[in-house]
Amino acid sequence: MTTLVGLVGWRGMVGSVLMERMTAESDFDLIEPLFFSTSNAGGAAPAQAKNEKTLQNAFDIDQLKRCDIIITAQGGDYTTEVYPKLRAAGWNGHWIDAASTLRMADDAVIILDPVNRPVIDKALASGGKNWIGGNCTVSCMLMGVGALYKAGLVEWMSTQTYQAASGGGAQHMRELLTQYGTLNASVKSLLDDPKSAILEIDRQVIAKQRSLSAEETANFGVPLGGSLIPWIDKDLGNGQSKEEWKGMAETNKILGSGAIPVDGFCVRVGAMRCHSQALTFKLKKDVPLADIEAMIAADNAWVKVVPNTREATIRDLTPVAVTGTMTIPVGRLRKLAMGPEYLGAFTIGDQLLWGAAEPLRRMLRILIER
Ligand SMILES: NC(=O)C1=CN([C@@H]2O[C@H](COP(=O)(O)OP(=O)(O)OC[C@H]3O[C@@H](n4cnc5c(N)ncnc54)[C@H](OP(=O)(O)O)[C@@H]3O)[C@@H](O)[C@H]2O)C=CC1
Ligand SMILES: N[C@@H](CC(=O)OP(=O)(O)O)C(=O)O
Repeated sequence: MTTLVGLVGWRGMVGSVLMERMTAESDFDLIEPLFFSTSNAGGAAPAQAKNEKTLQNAFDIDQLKRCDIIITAQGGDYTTEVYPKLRAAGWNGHWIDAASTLRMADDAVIILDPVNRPVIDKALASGGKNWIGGNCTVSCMLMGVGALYKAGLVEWMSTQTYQAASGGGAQHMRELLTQYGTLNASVKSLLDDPKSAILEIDRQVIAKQRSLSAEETANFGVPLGGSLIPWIDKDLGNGQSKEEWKGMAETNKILGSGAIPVDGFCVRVGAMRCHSQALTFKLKKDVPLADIEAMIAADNAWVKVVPNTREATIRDLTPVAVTGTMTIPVGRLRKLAMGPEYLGAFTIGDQLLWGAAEPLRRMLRILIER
C-alpha cells in the first residue's frame, strides 16, 4: 500500500523549495500526497497531487490522522497548536517538521542524515516518530565540517556567522532589496556623475539609512541594506542570542555527542539566502592540514574543499556562487597563529536547501525506503 504523506506549509518559502526538491528527486513517485492548507481548504491541490486533488484543512485532526507521515514547513505556531492535539487523538505516525518547536524534546531527533544517520537509525529502531530539521546555520556548518566532529578531533569551536535575510522569512528578503533600492535611488544622480565626490554620496546614504521609515524597517527593525545586525533571534538575557545558543545545543544533539563547546556571534548581513560562517577550531591534536582537507572532502557527496587561494576563494566561496546549489564549500582552511591545533575555516550553505528543506525530504525517503 502506498504511504499517505500529509504536506503542510508546501506553498511557503521553505515549502516551495521542499516541493521543488521532492519533484526533482521523484519523491512523489513513491508516495500518495495529501495536501493541507491553513487558509484555503477545499481549494485545488498543486500539480503533484495524485488521487487526493483537494486541499484539506490543516487544523482538521481527523484528516491529519489519516496520514502515515506528516511533513510540515508551516512554522512553529502551527506545530504548537496542532501537534499535541494530533498525538492526544492517538495518531502514531511520523512527524517531520522544519520548525524549531520540538527540536530539543527528548523524543525528537534533529535530522541531518549525512551527518547523523546512526543517531537516526538508533531512534528508528527504538520506535522514534518525531524528526525535526535543525537550525539552518548549524545544519550547513555540520554538512561542511562534520568530518572533524565524527573523527573526534574537536575540542571546541567558535563560530562567527554571516546570515542571510531569508532566515527571517520572505518579507525580510523583500525588505532588504527594497532598502538597497531606496539607498541607490537617493544618490542616483551623484552615482551617474563620475566626478561626484564619494564622501558626499556616503553622507547622503547614511542620512537616508538613518531616516528610513518604520514601514521600511518593519521586519528587521533597523536598516540592513548597507549595514549589518549582530543579533539574531531572541535575547536569552545572559548576553547570548538564541541563535548563538542553538550552535552548541543543536550541534551536540545532532551528533549525539557530549557537550563539545561551540560558541560565537551570529550576525545578519545583506545576503539573500546563503548563510556563511568563519570557524575557529581548537583540535585535540595537531593534524596535518592535508589530512584535514582530505577528511573533509571525503565526508559526503556535497562538501567541496576550496583551495585556500584568493582566486578560488572569491570564485567558489561566496553566497552568489552557492545559492540554489546543494554544494557546501569549505575553504580558507589554514592553521592559525595561536598554534598547530588551531584551525581556521570558512563555509557556506544555501539555508533553504541544506538549512531547511533537504533534511526533511531525505528523512521522508529514509522512512519510506526502509
Ligand atoms: N525561513 C527560513 O529560513 C526557515 C524556516 N524554517 C521554518 O519553516 C517555517 C516556514 O517558513 P517560511 O517558508 O519562510 O514561511 P512562509 O511565510 O513563506 O510560509 C508559511 C505559510 O504561510 C502561508 N502563506 C500566507 N501567505 C502566503 C504567500 N503569499 N505565499 C506563500 N505562503 C503564504 C502558507 O500557508 P497556507 O498555504 O496554509 O496559507 C505558508 O505555508 C518557519 O516558521 C520555520 O519554522 C526553518 C528553517 C529555515
Ligand atoms: N534563525 C534562522 C532561521 C530559522 O528559521 O532558524 P530556526 O529554524 O532555528 O528557527 C535565521 O534567522 O537565520
